[in-house]
Amino acid sequence: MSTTTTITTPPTTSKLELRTAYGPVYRDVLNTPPRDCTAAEIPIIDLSRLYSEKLEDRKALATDIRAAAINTGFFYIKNHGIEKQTIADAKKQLLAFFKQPMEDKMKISQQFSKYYNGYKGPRQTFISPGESVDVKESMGWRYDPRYDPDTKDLNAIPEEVKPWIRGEEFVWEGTSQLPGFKEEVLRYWSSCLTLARKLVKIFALSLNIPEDYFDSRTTYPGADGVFNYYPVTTEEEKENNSVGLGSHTDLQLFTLLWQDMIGGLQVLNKDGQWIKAVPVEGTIVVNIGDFMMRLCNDIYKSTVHRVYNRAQVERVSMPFFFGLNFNCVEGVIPSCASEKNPPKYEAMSCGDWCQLRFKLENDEMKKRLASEAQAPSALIVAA
Ligand SMILES: O=C(O)CCC(=O)C(=O)O
Ligand SMILES: [Fe+2]
Repeated sequence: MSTTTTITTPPTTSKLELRTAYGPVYRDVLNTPPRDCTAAEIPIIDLSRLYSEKLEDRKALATDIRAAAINTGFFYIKNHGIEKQTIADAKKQLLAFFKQPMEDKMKISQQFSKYYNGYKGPRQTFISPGESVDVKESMGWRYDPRYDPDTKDLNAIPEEVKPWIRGEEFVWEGTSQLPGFKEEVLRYWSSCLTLARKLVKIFALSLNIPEDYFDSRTTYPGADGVFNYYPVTTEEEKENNSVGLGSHTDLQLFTLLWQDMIGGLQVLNKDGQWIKAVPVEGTIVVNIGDFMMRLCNDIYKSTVHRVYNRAQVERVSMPFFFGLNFNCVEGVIPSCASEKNPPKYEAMSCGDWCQLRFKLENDEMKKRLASEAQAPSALIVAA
């Protein structure tokens, strides 16, 4: 009689380098191909309870959100309250914008912006140092109290907030050729803002702090709208394993990410396995950002994600990044620290935090473009 022993070798891993404001950090990633997520990894959470009068309903929702935020840091929300039509109109405007000739898109080029508003062309960003440049195009607009749906007396904006207001009008001026653009895009943005202000209360409950803890901290919040356009990947880009958007974490408290039904979003789970956040009709993806992770002393995860469009068609997404008032200096929330788990982070303003990384990404891209520009002449010298 013979016996056979099966030797199973554990899957190998690679190091993934991530760019952070404090220098590079590394994550171990399994060299196994991405697979679809399970319902336990990225759950679908019903937000109807967000609108309930009963505190216990809102607390039950907070419990579900806490579990998801601790586990993968990603979840889908359904019954979120943003009208289908509002989303459809925004998507229509997104396509109208990106389908314009390049010279029209360049009217709102980010190079005209003081604060990272406007259009960035394909292969003009480079979010992940170990991956390709980002193939996507994007256009973004930032918080402007004039468009905030919560009634505001513009004359009452506190002096310390003013330098942190990041909205710039050239984005709307340079898109005025597109009928309904400003109105429909801002309708979508304001719906996201209203939803985010409700959701942040549930996050407060989930952290065992008063439900209104973030209210005064989100009166002039980080509220960045972005449209992403991922063209069909060319054969050459496929061979080079080009990413639509490289591996990164988001910066603020959380992101409301509407994605179309094409697929391509991948999330790095706890085990270092890439999982696909498969599109679910009628839902919005929510993911935790770095600033939330800081406030929570790492209890909640700001999870690494990236996008590969390998479909035969274009893909689009509309993230909305929500954070505290940019002037708001905030350290670890006391309920998230203890003697056993002392605060890991210094207090810092959400604005400084974002600024540091935006600048870093921009500088790295400039360096890369400069070295690419030098390469041919270097070759000639060598010849
Ligand atoms: O397009 C997506 O699904 C993700 C976009 C994203 O992660 C981002 O813009 O930060
Ligand atoms: Fe992201």
